[in-house]
Amino acid sequence: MSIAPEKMEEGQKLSNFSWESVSMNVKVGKQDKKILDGISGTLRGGEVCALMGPSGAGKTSLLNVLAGRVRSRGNVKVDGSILLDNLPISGSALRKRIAYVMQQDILTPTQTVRESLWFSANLRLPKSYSRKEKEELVEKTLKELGLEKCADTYIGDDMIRGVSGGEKKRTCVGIELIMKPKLIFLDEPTSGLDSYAAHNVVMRLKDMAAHDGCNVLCTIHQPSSEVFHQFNSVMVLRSGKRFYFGPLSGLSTSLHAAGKGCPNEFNLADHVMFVLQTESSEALDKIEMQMQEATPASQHPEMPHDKSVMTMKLEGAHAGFFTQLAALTKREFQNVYRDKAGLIASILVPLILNVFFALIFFQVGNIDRSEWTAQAHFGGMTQVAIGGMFGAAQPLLLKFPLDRGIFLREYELPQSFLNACITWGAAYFIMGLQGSFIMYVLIFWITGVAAASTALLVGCLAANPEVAQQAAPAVFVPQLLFAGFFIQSEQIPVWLRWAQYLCALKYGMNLNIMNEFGTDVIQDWPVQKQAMVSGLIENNNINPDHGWLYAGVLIGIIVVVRLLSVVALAKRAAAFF
Ligand SMILES: Nc1ncnc2c1ncn2[C@@H]1O[C@H](COP(=O)(O)OP(=O)(O)OP(=O)(O)O)[C@@H](O)[C@H]1O
Repeated sequence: MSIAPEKMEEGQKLSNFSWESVSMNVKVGKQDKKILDGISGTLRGGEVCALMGPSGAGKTSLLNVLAGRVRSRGNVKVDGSILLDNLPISGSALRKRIAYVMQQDILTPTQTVRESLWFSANLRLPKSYSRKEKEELVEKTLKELGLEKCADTYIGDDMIRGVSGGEKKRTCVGIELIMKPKLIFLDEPTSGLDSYAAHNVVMRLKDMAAHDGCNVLCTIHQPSSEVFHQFNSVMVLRSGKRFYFGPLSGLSTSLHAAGKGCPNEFNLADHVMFVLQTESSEALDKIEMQMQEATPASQHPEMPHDKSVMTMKLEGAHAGFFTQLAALTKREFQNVYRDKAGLIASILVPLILNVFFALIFFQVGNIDRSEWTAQAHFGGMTQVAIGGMFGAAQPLLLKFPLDRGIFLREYELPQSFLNACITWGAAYFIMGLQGSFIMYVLIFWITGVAAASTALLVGCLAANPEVAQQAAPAVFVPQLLFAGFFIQSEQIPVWLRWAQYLCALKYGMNLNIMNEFGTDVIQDWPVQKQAMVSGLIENNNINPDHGWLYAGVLIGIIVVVRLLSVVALAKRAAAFF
Protein backbone atom coordinates (compact mmCIF):
# COMPACT_ATOMS: atom_id res chain seq x y z
CA MET A 1 0.00 0.00 0.00
CA SER A 2 1.50 3.30 -0.90
CA ILE A 3 0.19 6.44 0.58
CA ALA A 4 2.36 9.45 0.77
CA PRO A 5 1.03 11.94 3.21
CA GLU A 6 2.41 15.39 3.56
CA LYS A 7 2.70 16.82 7.03
CA MET A 8 -0.52 17.05 8.99
CA GLU A 9 -2.58 20.17 8.68
CA GLU A 10 -4.93 21.41 11.34
CA GLY A 11 -8.50 22.30 10.66
CA GLN A 12 -9.25 20.46 7.45
CA LYS A 13 -12.69 19.00 6.98
CA LEU A 14 -13.39 15.33 7.37
CA SER A 15 -13.71 13.24 4.23
CA ASN A 16 -16.67 11.16 3.20
CA PHE A 17 -16.13 7.95 1.35
CA SER A 18 -19.24 6.61 -0.29
CA TRP A 19 -20.28 4.02 -2.80
CA GLU A 20 -23.45 3.68 -4.81
CA SER A 21 -25.10 0.61 -6.33
CA VAL A 22 -21.93 -1.48 -6.20
CA SER A 23 -22.47 -4.83 -7.91
CA MET A 24 -20.19 -7.68 -8.77
CA ASN A 25 -21.09 -10.57 -11.05
CA VAL A 26 -19.00 -13.59 -11.86
CA LYS A 27 -19.63 -15.93 -14.76
CA VAL A 28 -19.33 -19.47 -13.47
CA GLY A 29 -19.65 -21.83 -16.45
CA LYS A 30 -22.64 -20.49 -18.36
CA GLN A 31 -24.30 -19.00 -15.31
CA ASP A 32 -24.00 -15.50 -13.88
CA LYS A 33 -23.33 -15.51 -10.14
CA LYS A 34 -24.29 -12.33 -8.30
CA ILE A 35 -21.67 -11.76 -5.61
CA LEU A 36 -22.70 -8.19 -4.73
CA ASP A 37 -26.08 -6.74 -5.55
CA GLY A 38 -26.43 -2.94 -5.71
CA ILE A 39 -24.85 -2.06 -2.37
CA SER A 40 -24.61 1.60 -1.28
CA GLY A 41 -23.09 3.11 1.83
CA THR A 42 -21.07 5.92 3.33
CA LEU A 43 -18.08 6.02 5.63
CA ARG A 44 -17.82 9.13 7.70
CA GLY A 45 -14.46 10.52 8.65
CA GLY A 46 -13.50 9.82 12.24
CA GLU A 47 -15.72 6.77 12.52
CA VAL A 48 -15.25 3.01 12.45
CA CYS A 49 -17.76 0.89 10.54
CA ALA A 50 -18.11 -2.89 10.92
CA LEU A 51 -18.90 -5.01 7.89
CA MET A 52 -20.70 -8.15 8.96
CA GLY A 53 -22.56 -11.04 7.45
CA PRO A 54 -22.61 -14.82 7.32
CA SER A 55 -19.80 -16.65 5.57
CA GLY A 56 -20.08 -16.11 1.81
CA ALA A 57 -22.27 -13.00 2.19
CA GLY A 58 -19.76 -10.94 0.21
CA LYS A 59 -17.81 -9.01 2.88
CA THR A 60 -14.33 -9.58 1.46
CA SER A 61 -15.62 -9.06 -2.10
CA LEU A 62 -17.13 -5.70 -1.12
CA LEU A 63 -13.95 -4.66 0.69
CA ASN A 64 -11.89 -5.59 -2.37
CA VAL A 65 -14.17 -3.73 -4.79
CA LEU A 66 -14.21 -0.63 -2.58
CA ALA A 67 -10.42 -0.77 -2.29
CA GLY A 68 -10.09 -0.86 -6.10
CA ARG A 69 -8.59 -4.33 -5.96
CA VAL A 70 -11.19 -5.98 -8.16
CA ARG A 71 -12.20 -4.61 -11.52
CA SER A 72 -14.18 -5.81 -14.51
CA ARG A 73 -12.12 -8.27 -16.51
CA GLY A 74 -12.63 -11.73 -17.92
CA ASN A 75 -15.63 -13.33 -16.27
CA VAL A 76 -15.81 -10.75 -13.46
CA LYS A 77 -18.00 -7.68 -13.92
CA VAL A 78 -18.01 -4.83 -11.42
CA ASP A 79 -20.52 -1.93 -11.53
CA GLY A 80 -21.39 1.08 -9.43
CA SER A 81 -19.58 4.21 -8.38
CA ILE A 82 -17.15 5.02 -5.61
CA LEU A 83 -16.86 8.60 -4.39
CA LEU A 84 -14.41 10.43 -2.18
CA ASP A 85 -15.92 13.70 -1.01
CA ASN A 86 -18.58 13.32 -3.69
CA LEU A 87 -16.01 13.02 -6.49
CA PRO A 88 -15.71 9.73 -8.37
CA ILE A 89 -12.48 7.89 -7.67
CA SER A 90 -11.12 4.62 -9.05
CA GLY A 91 -8.03 2.68 -10.09
CA SER A 92 -4.65 3.60 -8.68
CA ALA A 93 -5.94 6.96 -7.34
CA LEU A 94 -8.28 4.94 -5.11
CA ARG A 95 -5.74 2.27 -4.18
CA LYS A 96 -3.19 4.92 -3.25
CA ARG A 97 -5.53 6.41 -0.70
CA ILE A 98 -6.46 3.20 1.06
CA ALA A 99 -4.44 1.36 3.63
CA TYR A 100 -5.55 -2.25 3.41
CA VAL A 101 -4.70 -4.47 6.36
CA MET A 102 -5.12 -8.02 5.13
CA GLN A 103 -5.99 -11.09 7.14
CA GLN A 104 -2.57 -12.67 6.84
CA ASP A 105 0.19 -11.16 8.88
CA ILE A 106 2.89 -9.76 6.63
CA LEU A 107 5.43 -9.14 9.32
CA THR A 108 9.08 -10.22 9.40
CA PRO A 109 9.51 -12.52 12.43
CA THR A 110 13.07 -11.37 13.11
CA GLN A 111 12.19 -7.67 13.33
CA THR A 112 11.09 -6.09 16.58
CA VAL A 113 7.79 -4.21 16.71
CA ARG A 114 9.60 -0.86 16.67
CA GLU A 115 11.79 -1.95 13.75
CA SER A 116 8.72 -3.06 11.78
CA LEU A 117 7.11 0.35 12.19
CA TRP A 118 10.37 2.13 11.45
CA PHE A 119 10.82 0.01 8.33
CA SER A 120 7.38 1.05 7.08
CA ALA A 121 7.95 4.73 7.98
CA ASN A 122 11.38 4.80 6.39
CA LEU A 123 10.27 3.20 3.17
CA ARG A 124 6.91 4.78 2.64
CA LEU A 125 6.86 8.26 4.13
CA PRO A 126 7.71 11.10 1.75
CA LYS A 127 11.24 12.43 1.55
CA SER A 128 10.06 15.65 3.19
CA TYR A 129 10.02 13.82 6.54
CA SER A 130 13.27 14.13 8.48
CA ARG A 131 14.69 11.14 10.37
CA LYS A 132 13.66 12.75 13.64
CA GLU A 133 10.09 13.27 12.44
CA LYS A 134 9.86 9.66 11.31
CA GLU A 135 11.18 8.48 14.67
CA GLU A 136 8.64 10.64 16.47
CA LEU A 137 5.87 9.21 14.32
CA VAL A 138 6.99 5.66 15.11
CA GLU A 139 7.00 6.41 18.85
CA LYS A 140 3.59 8.06 18.59
CA THR A 141 2.13 5.09 16.74
CA LEU A 142 3.63 2.68 19.30
CA LYS A 143 1.97 4.70 22.03
CA GLU A 144 -1.38 5.02 20.28
CA LEU A 145 -1.53 1.30 19.61
CA GLY A 146 -0.43 0.37 23.13
CA LEU A 147 2.72 -1.30 21.83
CA GLU A 148 5.30 0.50 23.96
CA LYS A 149 5.90 -2.42 26.33
CA CYS A 150 6.65 -4.85 23.52
CA ALA A 151 8.34 -2.34 21.19
CA ASP A 152 11.70 -4.11 21.40
CA THR A 153 10.40 -7.69 21.31
CA TYR A 154 10.75 -9.73 18.14
CA ILE A 155 7.57 -10.29 16.12
CA GLY A 156 8.41 -14.00 16.26
CA ASP A 157 7.03 -17.13 14.66
CA ASP A 158 6.91 -20.87 15.37
CA MET A 159 10.68 -20.90 15.93
CA ILE A 160 11.31 -17.52 17.54
CA ARG A 161 9.43 -16.54 20.68
CA GLY A 162 7.76 -13.23 19.92
CA VAL A 163 4.89 -10.89 20.72
CA SER A 164 1.32 -12.05 21.36
CA GLY A 165 -1.30 -12.48 18.62
CA GLY A 166 -3.02 -9.21 19.58
CA GLU A 167 0.26 -7.31 19.57
CA LYS A 168 1.03 -8.77 16.14
CA LYS A 169 -2.32 -7.60 14.79
CA ARG A 170 -1.80 -4.15 16.26
CA THR A 171 1.65 -4.02 14.67
CA CYS A 172 0.06 -4.90 11.30
CA VAL A 173 -2.42 -2.11 11.81
CA GLY A 174 0.39 0.25 12.89
CA ILE A 175 2.41 -0.47 9.76
CA GLU A 176 -0.46 0.89 7.68
CA LEU A 177 -1.52 3.61 10.09
CA ILE A 178 1.93 5.15 10.22
CA MET A 179 1.14 6.50 6.76
CA LYS A 180 -1.83 8.36 8.22
CA PRO A 181 -4.13 7.21 5.42
CA LYS A 182 -7.56 8.74 4.91
CA LEU A 183 -9.19 5.38 4.35
CA ILE A 184 -8.35 2.25 6.28
CA PHE A 185 -9.79 -1.12 5.32
CA LEU A 186 -9.15 -4.11 7.53
CA ASP A 187 -10.09 -7.68 6.71
CA GLU A 188 -10.93 -9.37 10.00
CA PRO A 189 -8.40 -7.53 12.19
CA THR A 190 -9.63 -9.40 15.24
CA SER A 191 -9.61 -12.95 13.89
CA GLY A 192 -7.74 -15.34 16.15
CA LEU A 193 -7.75 -12.91 19.08
CA ASP A 194 -9.44 -13.38 22.44
CA SER A 195 -12.20 -10.88 23.20
CA TYR A 196 -9.94 -8.63 25.32
CA ALA A 197 -7.25 -8.42 22.62
CA ALA A 198 -9.93 -7.88 19.96
CA HIS A 199 -11.47 -5.12 22.06
CA ASN A 200 -8.06 -3.53 22.38
CA VAL A 201 -7.50 -3.50 18.61
CA VAL A 202 -10.91 -1.99 17.88
CA MET A 203 -10.54 0.60 20.66
CA ARG A 204 -7.21 1.70 19.22
CA LEU A 205 -8.74 1.97 15.76
CA LYS A 206 -11.59 3.98 17.14
CA ASP A 207 -9.29 6.36 19.04
CA MET A 208 -7.17 6.82 15.98
CA ALA A 209 -10.13 7.42 13.68
CA ALA A 210 -11.51 10.00 16.10
CA HIS A 211 -8.17 11.70 16.49
CA ASP A 212 -6.95 11.65 12.90
CA GLY A 213 -10.29 11.80 11.15
CA CYS A 214 -9.77 8.75 8.97
CA ASN A 215 -12.58 6.56 7.65
CA VAL A 216 -12.28 2.96 8.84
CA LEU A 217 -14.12 -0.07 7.48
CA CYS A 218 -13.43 -3.52 8.83
CA THR A 219 -14.95 -6.91 8.29
CA ILE A 220 -15.57 -8.69 11.53
CA HIS A 221 -16.49 -12.18 12.50
CA GLN A 222 -18.37 -13.06 15.69
CA PRO A 223 -17.45 -9.97 17.74
CA SER A 224 -18.08 -10.03 21.48
CA SER A 225 -20.63 -7.53 22.78
CA GLU A 226 -17.85 -5.29 24.10
CA VAL A 227 -16.10 -5.25 20.73
CA PHE A 228 -19.27 -4.83 18.68
CA HIS A 229 -20.46 -1.81 20.64
CA GLN A 230 -17.25 0.06 19.93
CA PHE A 231 -18.19 0.46 16.28
CA ASN A 232 -19.91 3.67 15.23
CA SER A 233 -21.87 2.02 12.46
CA VAL A 234 -22.46 -1.38 10.93
CA MET A 235 -23.24 -2.73 7.50
CA VAL A 236 -24.81 -6.18 7.52
CA LEU A 237 -24.77 -8.18 4.29
CA ARG A 238 -26.75 -11.22 3.32
CA SER A 239 -26.26 -13.10 0.07
CA GLY A 240 -24.46 -10.16 -1.53
CA LYS A 241 -27.18 -7.66 -0.56
CA ARG A 242 -27.28 -4.97 2.06
CA PHE A 243 -29.51 -6.09 4.92
CA TYR A 244 -28.82 -3.16 7.23
CA PHE A 245 -26.62 -0.11 7.24
CA GLY A 246 -26.57 2.51 9.97
CA PRO A 247 -25.71 3.13 13.60
CA LEU A 248 -25.55 0.21 16.01
CA SER A 249 -28.46 1.54 18.06
CA GLY A 250 -30.56 1.64 14.88
CA LEU A 251 -29.85 -2.05 14.26
CA SER A 252 -31.24 -2.98 17.62
CA THR A 253 -34.38 -0.79 17.36
CA SER A 254 -35.17 -1.72 13.78
CA LEU A 255 -34.85 -5.43 14.52
CA HIS A 256 -37.18 -4.89 17.44
CA ALA A 257 -39.66 -3.09 15.17
CA ALA A 258 -39.56 -6.04 12.76
CA GLY A 259 -40.41 -8.41 15.60
CA LYS A 260 -36.90 -9.85 15.84
CA GLY A 261 -35.58 -7.80 18.76
CA CYS A 262 -32.45 -9.01 20.50
CA PRO A 263 -33.20 -10.48 23.95
CA ASN A 264 -31.45 -8.52 26.68
CA GLU A 265 -29.01 -11.19 27.65
CA PHE A 266 -27.99 -11.93 24.01
CA ASN A 267 -25.11 -10.52 22.01
CA LEU A 268 -26.59 -8.30 19.26
CA ALA A 269 -23.99 -9.37 16.66
CA ASP A 270 -24.65 -13.07 17.34
CA HIS A 271 -28.38 -12.43 17.29
CA VAL A 272 -28.31 -10.81 13.82
CA MET A 273 -26.21 -13.68 12.48
CA PHE A 274 -28.65 -16.17 13.99
CA VAL A 275 -31.64 -14.42 12.38
CA LEU A 276 -29.88 -14.26 9.01
CA GLN A 277 -29.06 -17.93 9.08
CA THR A 278 -32.24 -19.37 10.47
CA GLU A 279 -34.96 -17.37 8.69
CA SER A 280 -36.05 -18.21 5.16
CA SER A 281 -35.17 -15.87 2.32
CA GLU A 282 -38.79 -14.64 2.08
CA ALA A 283 -38.96 -14.03 5.82
CA LEU A 284 -35.71 -12.07 5.67
CA ASP A 285 -37.04 -9.91 2.81
CA LYS A 286 -40.03 -9.10 4.97
CA ILE A 287 -37.91 -8.36 8.06
CA GLU A 288 -35.67 -6.10 5.99
CA MET A 289 -38.67 -4.16 4.68
CA GLN A 290 -40.10 -3.76 8.16
CA MET A 291 -36.72 -2.59 9.44
CA GLN A 292 -36.50 0.01 6.69
CA GLU A 293 -39.97 1.27 7.41
CA ALA A 294 -39.21 1.52 11.12
CA THR A 295 -35.95 3.45 10.72
CA PRO A 296 -35.63 4.70 7.16
CA ALA A 297 -32.92 7.15 8.12
CA SER A 298 -30.68 4.31 9.23
CA GLN A 299 -30.31 3.19 5.65
CA HIS A 300 -28.94 6.57 4.62
CA PRO A 301 -27.06 7.93 7.58
CA GLU A 302 -26.52 11.64 7.31
CA MET A 303 -23.04 12.86 6.90
CA PRO A 304 -22.29 15.77 9.19
CA HIS A 305 -19.34 17.71 7.90
CA ASP A 306 -18.83 20.30 10.52
CA LYS A 307 -16.14 18.56 12.49
CA SER A 308 -12.59 19.75 11.98
CA VAL A 309 -9.73 17.50 12.92
CA MET A 310 -6.12 16.90 12.09
CA THR A 311 -5.86 15.48 8.62
CA MET A 312 -3.30 15.55 5.86
CA LYS A 313 -2.63 16.20 2.18
CA LEU A 314 -1.96 13.07 0.16
CA GLU A 315 1.02 14.29 -1.75
CA GLY A 316 4.78 14.03 -1.71
CA ALA A 317 7.50 11.85 -3.17
CA HIS A 318 8.43 8.58 -1.48
CA ALA A 319 11.72 7.63 0.11
CA GLY A 320 14.51 7.51 -2.44
CA PHE A 321 16.00 4.37 -3.97
CA PHE A 322 19.05 4.29 -1.69
CA THR A 323 16.97 4.77 1.48
CA GLN A 324 14.78 1.86 0.40
CA LEU A 325 17.78 -0.28 -0.53
CA ALA A 326 19.49 0.43 2.81
CA ALA A 327 16.31 -0.40 4.76
CA LEU A 328 15.78 -3.65 2.85
CA THR A 329 19.41 -4.70 3.18
CA LYS A 330 19.39 -4.10 6.92
CA ARG A 331 16.19 -6.09 7.34
CA GLU A 332 17.48 -9.04 5.34
CA PHE A 333 20.78 -9.18 7.25
CA GLN A 334 18.91 -8.98 10.55
CA ASN A 335 16.71 -11.77 9.31
CA VAL A 336 19.70 -14.00 8.57
CA TYR A 337 21.69 -13.48 11.75
CA ARG A 338 18.76 -13.31 14.18
CA ASP A 339 17.20 -16.51 12.90
CA LYS A 340 19.73 -18.67 14.76
CA ALA A 341 17.96 -21.95 14.06
CA GLY A 342 17.75 -21.13 10.36
CA LEU A 343 21.38 -20.08 10.29
CA ILE A 344 22.59 -23.27 11.97
CA ALA A 345 20.39 -25.37 9.70
CA SER A 346 21.73 -23.65 6.59
CA ILE A 347 25.32 -24.48 7.62
CA LEU A 348 25.07 -27.75 9.51
CA VAL A 349 22.57 -29.59 7.31
CA PRO A 350 24.51 -29.21 4.01
CA LEU A 351 27.77 -29.92 5.83
CA ILE A 352 26.60 -33.19 7.38
CA LEU A 353 24.76 -34.36 4.26
CA ASN A 354 27.68 -33.64 1.96
CA VAL A 355 30.18 -35.39 4.23
CA PHE A 356 27.88 -38.42 4.23
CA PHE A 357 27.41 -38.44 0.43
CA ALA A 358 31.12 -37.80 -0.15
CA LEU A 359 32.00 -40.80 2.04
CA ILE A 360 30.00 -43.01 -0.34
CA PHE A 361 32.30 -41.72 -3.09
CA PHE A 362 35.43 -41.93 -0.90
CA GLN A 363 38.59 -41.13 -2.91
CA VAL A 364 36.90 -41.79 -6.28
CA GLY A 365 39.13 -39.07 -7.77
CA ASN A 366 42.37 -40.74 -6.71
CA ILE A 367 43.66 -42.35 -9.91
CA ASP A 368 46.39 -44.26 -8.05
CA ARG A 369 43.80 -46.47 -6.39
CA SER A 370 43.25 -49.87 -8.01
CA GLU A 371 39.43 -49.41 -7.72
CA TRP A 372 39.48 -46.19 -9.77
CA THR A 373 36.94 -45.98 -12.58
CA ALA A 374 36.01 -43.00 -14.75
CA GLN A 375 32.33 -43.66 -13.98
CA ALA A 376 32.71 -43.39 -10.19
CA HIS A 377 34.97 -40.35 -10.59
CA PHE A 378 32.38 -38.66 -12.79
CA GLY A 379 29.57 -39.90 -10.50
CA GLY A 380 31.12 -38.21 -7.47
CA MET A 381 31.13 -34.84 -9.20
CA THR A 382 27.61 -35.36 -10.53
CA GLN A 383 26.11 -36.15 -7.13
CA VAL A 384 27.48 -32.90 -5.66
CA ALA A 385 26.06 -30.91 -8.59
CA ILE A 386 22.65 -32.61 -8.34
CA GLY A 387 22.53 -32.05 -4.57
CA GLY A 388 23.41 -28.39 -5.14
CA MET A 389 20.64 -27.97 -7.68
CA PHE A 390 17.95 -29.39 -5.40
CA GLY A 391 19.32 -27.56 -2.35
CA ALA A 392 19.06 -24.25 -4.17
CA ALA A 393 15.70 -24.90 -5.84
CA GLN A 394 13.78 -26.59 -3.02
CA PRO A 395 13.26 -23.57 -0.72
CA LEU A 396 11.82 -21.57 -3.61
CA LEU A 397 9.37 -24.32 -4.49
CA LEU A 398 8.28 -24.76 -0.90
CA LYS A 399 7.55 -21.08 -0.41
CA PHE A 400 5.15 -19.37 -2.76
CA PRO A 401 7.07 -16.69 -4.63
CA LEU A 402 4.40 -14.02 -4.24
CA ASP A 403 5.90 -13.15 -0.88
CA ARG A 404 9.48 -13.27 -2.12
CA GLY A 405 11.57 -10.90 -4.18
CA ILE A 406 11.77 -11.72 -7.88
CA PHE A 407 15.19 -10.29 -8.43
CA LEU A 408 18.18 -11.59 -6.55
CA ARG A 409 17.87 -10.43 -2.99
CA GLU A 410 20.75 -8.73 -1.27
CA TYR A 411 21.78 -11.79 0.68
CA GLU A 412 20.86 -14.42 -1.90
CA LEU A 413 24.24 -14.34 -3.65
CA PRO A 414 26.42 -14.38 -0.48
CA GLN A 415 24.22 -17.11 0.99
CA SER A 416 24.51 -19.37 -2.05
CA PHE A 417 28.26 -18.68 -2.20
CA LEU A 418 28.57 -19.75 1.44
CA ASN A 419 26.58 -22.86 0.59
CA ALA A 420 28.93 -23.62 -2.33
CA CYS A 421 31.99 -23.30 -0.02
CA ILE A 422 30.42 -25.56 2.63
CA THR A 423 29.38 -28.21 0.09
CA TRP A 424 32.71 -28.42 -1.71
CA GLY A 425 34.65 -27.98 1.54
CA ALA A 426 32.96 -31.19 2.72
CA ALA A 427 33.13 -33.13 -0.56
CA TYR A 428 36.29 -32.13 -2.42
CA PHE A 429 38.93 -33.64 -0.16
CA ILE A 430 36.97 -36.74 0.88
CA MET A 431 36.34 -37.63 -2.77
CA GLY A 432 39.98 -36.88 -3.66
CA LEU A 433 39.13 -34.66 -6.66
CA GLN A 434 41.87 -32.95 -8.62
CA GLY A 435 40.33 -29.95 -10.38
CA SER A 436 40.56 -26.42 -8.96
CA PHE A 437 38.65 -26.10 -5.68
CA ILE A 438 37.77 -22.48 -6.27
CA MET A 439 36.46 -23.29 -9.78
CA TYR A 440 34.21 -25.96 -8.27
CA VAL A 441 32.84 -23.40 -5.81
CA LEU A 442 32.21 -20.83 -8.54
CA ILE A 443 30.53 -23.35 -10.87
CA PHE A 444 28.35 -24.64 -8.02
CA TRP A 445 27.43 -21.08 -7.08
CA ILE A 446 26.29 -19.98 -10.52
CA THR A 447 24.52 -23.29 -11.27
CA GLY A 448 22.68 -23.04 -7.94
CA VAL A 449 21.47 -19.52 -8.69
CA ALA A 450 20.29 -20.69 -12.14
CA ALA A 451 18.42 -23.65 -10.58
CA ALA A 452 16.86 -21.36 -7.96
CA SER A 453 15.76 -19.00 -10.75
CA THR A 454 14.07 -21.87 -12.61
CA ALA A 455 12.28 -22.91 -9.41
CA LEU A 456 11.14 -19.33 -8.93
CA LEU A 457 9.64 -19.29 -12.44
CA VAL A 458 7.79 -22.56 -11.75
CA GLY A 459 6.43 -21.01 -8.55
CA CYS A 460 5.34 -17.85 -10.38
CA LEU A 461 3.51 -19.86 -13.05
CA ALA A 462 1.85 -22.27 -10.63
CA ALA A 463 -1.40 -21.40 -8.90
CA ASN A 464 -0.15 -22.44 -5.47
CA PRO A 465 2.84 -24.14 -3.76
CA GLU A 466 1.31 -27.63 -4.15
CA VAL A 467 0.99 -27.23 -7.93
CA ALA A 468 4.54 -25.83 -8.03
CA GLN A 469 5.85 -28.92 -6.26
CA GLN A 470 3.93 -31.26 -8.54
CA ALA A 471 5.35 -29.46 -11.58
CA ALA A 472 8.90 -29.65 -10.21
CA PRO A 473 9.83 -33.07 -11.68
CA ALA A 474 8.92 -31.82 -15.17
CA VAL A 475 11.63 -29.22 -14.80
CA PHE A 476 14.27 -31.05 -12.79
CA VAL A 477 14.22 -34.59 -14.16
CA PRO A 478 15.31 -33.43 -17.67
CA GLN A 479 18.15 -31.55 -15.97
CA LEU A 480 19.36 -34.82 -14.48
CA LEU A 481 18.97 -36.68 -17.75
CA PHE A 482 20.90 -34.12 -19.77
CA ALA A 483 23.68 -33.83 -17.19
CA GLY A 484 25.58 -36.63 -18.93
CA PHE A 485 25.71 -39.21 -16.14
CA PHE A 486 22.77 -41.45 -17.02
CA ILE A 487 23.05 -41.07 -20.77
CA GLN A 488 25.68 -39.29 -22.79
CA SER A 489 24.69 -36.44 -25.11
CA GLU A 490 25.56 -38.32 -28.28
CA GLN A 491 23.19 -41.17 -27.33
CA ILE A 492 20.18 -38.83 -27.01
CA PRO A 493 18.09 -38.61 -30.22
CA VAL A 494 19.23 -35.59 -32.21
CA TRP A 495 15.72 -34.12 -32.41
CA LEU A 496 15.59 -33.99 -28.59
CA ARG A 497 19.06 -32.63 -27.93
CA TRP A 498 17.93 -29.00 -28.18
CA ALA A 499 16.35 -29.38 -24.72
CA GLN A 500 19.80 -29.48 -23.13
CA TYR A 501 20.11 -25.73 -23.82
CA LEU A 502 17.40 -25.14 -21.23
CA CYS A 503 19.16 -27.16 -18.54
CA ALA A 504 21.46 -25.26 -16.21
CA LEU A 505 22.79 -28.49 -14.70
CA LYS A 506 24.10 -29.64 -18.10
CA TYR A 507 26.27 -26.51 -18.37
CA GLY A 508 27.34 -26.73 -14.75
CA MET A 509 28.44 -30.33 -15.41
CA ASN A 510 30.24 -29.33 -18.63
CA LEU A 511 32.26 -26.85 -16.60
CA ASN A 512 32.86 -29.39 -13.80
CA ILE A 513 34.12 -31.97 -16.31
CA MET A 514 36.44 -29.40 -17.89
CA ASN A 515 37.70 -28.46 -14.42
CA GLU A 516 38.34 -32.05 -13.33
CA PHE A 517 39.49 -33.58 -16.60
CA GLY A 518 41.15 -30.60 -18.32
CA THR A 519 44.45 -31.26 -20.15
CA ASP A 520 46.51 -29.52 -17.46
CA VAL A 521 45.04 -31.86 -14.82
CA ILE A 522 45.28 -35.17 -16.69
CA GLN A 523 48.57 -34.62 -18.55
CA ASP A 524 50.50 -36.78 -16.06
CA TRP A 525 47.90 -39.55 -15.89
CA PRO A 526 48.50 -42.98 -17.48
CA VAL A 527 47.52 -42.85 -21.16
CA GLN A 528 44.73 -45.39 -20.78
CA LYS A 529 43.04 -43.35 -18.05
CA GLN A 530 43.52 -40.15 -20.06
CA ALA A 531 41.76 -41.83 -22.98
CA MET A 532 38.83 -42.84 -20.75
CA VAL A 533 38.13 -39.32 -19.50
CA SER A 534 38.78 -37.79 -22.93
CA GLY A 535 36.07 -40.11 -24.24
CA LEU A 536 33.75 -38.77 -21.54
CA ILE A 537 34.39 -35.21 -22.71
CA GLU A 538 33.80 -36.06 -26.35
CA ASN A 539 30.70 -38.19 -25.78
CA ASN A 540 29.10 -35.30 -23.87
CA ASN A 541 29.81 -32.90 -26.74
CA ILE A 542 32.00 -30.73 -24.55
CA ASN A 543 34.33 -28.40 -26.35
CA PRO A 544 37.24 -27.50 -24.01
CA ASP A 545 37.52 -24.10 -25.73
CA HIS A 546 33.92 -23.18 -24.91
CA GLY A 547 34.21 -22.67 -21.13
CA TRP A 548 33.14 -19.01 -21.30
CA LEU A 549 30.24 -19.94 -23.55
CA TYR A 550 28.97 -22.45 -20.97
CA ALA A 551 29.30 -19.87 -18.19
CA GLY A 552 27.50 -17.35 -20.46
CA VAL A 553 24.62 -19.80 -21.00
CA LEU A 554 24.23 -20.17 -17.21
CA ILE A 555 24.14 -16.39 -16.74
CA GLY A 556 21.72 -16.14 -19.69
CA ILE A 557 19.41 -18.71 -18.05
CA ILE A 558 19.45 -16.68 -14.81
CA VAL A 559 18.60 -13.40 -16.58
CA VAL A 560 15.96 -14.78 -18.95
CA VAL A 561 14.24 -16.93 -16.33
CA ARG A 562 14.10 -14.09 -13.79
CA LEU A 563 12.62 -11.78 -16.42
CA LEU A 564 10.02 -14.42 -17.33
CA SER A 565 9.20 -14.68 -13.61
CA VAL A 566 8.55 -10.94 -13.51
CA VAL A 567 6.19 -11.23 -16.48
CA ALA A 568 4.40 -14.23 -14.92
CA LEU A 569 4.03 -12.45 -11.60
CA ALA A 570 2.89 -9.19 -13.23
CA LYS A 571 0.15 -11.15 -15.04
CA ARG A 572 -0.89 -12.75 -11.79
CA ALA A 573 -0.95 -9.39 -10.00
CA ALA A 574 -2.96 -7.83 -12.85
CA ALA A 575 -5.56 -10.57 -12.49
CA PHE A 576 -5.79 -9.85 -8.77
CA PHE A 577 -5.92 -6.07 -8.99
N1 LIG B 1 -13.96 -14.58 -8.32
C1 LIG B 1 -14.94 -15.33 -7.84
N2 LIG B 1 -15.44 -16.36 -8.57
C2 LIG B 1 -16.45 -17.12 -8.10
N3 LIG B 1 -17.04 -16.94 -6.90
C3 LIG B 1 -16.57 -15.94 -6.13
C4 LIG B 1 -15.51 -15.08 -6.56
N4 LIG B 1 -15.28 -14.17 -5.56
C5 LIG B 1 -16.15 -14.45 -4.59
N5 LIG B 1 -16.93 -15.51 -4.92
C6 LIG B 1 -18.01 -16.09 -4.13
O1 LIG B 1 -18.75 -15.00 -3.63
C7 LIG B 1 -19.24 -15.27 -2.34
C8 LIG B 1 -18.79 -14.18 -1.37
O2 LIG B 1 -17.41 -14.36 -1.10
P1 LIG B 1 -16.66 -13.48 -0.01
O3 LIG B 1 -15.30 -14.01 0.14
O4 LIG B 1 -16.81 -12.05 -0.35
O5 LIG B 1 -17.53 -13.80 1.28
P2 LIG B 1 -17.29 -13.41 2.79
O6 LIG B 1 -18.55 -12.82 3.28
O7 LIG B 1 -16.07 -12.59 2.92
O8 LIG B 1 -17.07 -14.85 3.41
P3 LIG B 1 -16.15 -15.33 4.65
O9 LIG B 1 -16.73 -14.71 5.88
O10 LIG B 1 -16.34 -16.82 4.63
O11 LIG B 1 -14.75 -14.90 4.35
C9 LIG B 1 -18.74 -16.65 -1.99
O12 LIG B 1 -19.76 -17.57 -2.28
C10 LIG B 1 -17.56 -16.84 -2.91
O13 LIG B 1 -17.37 -18.19 -3.19
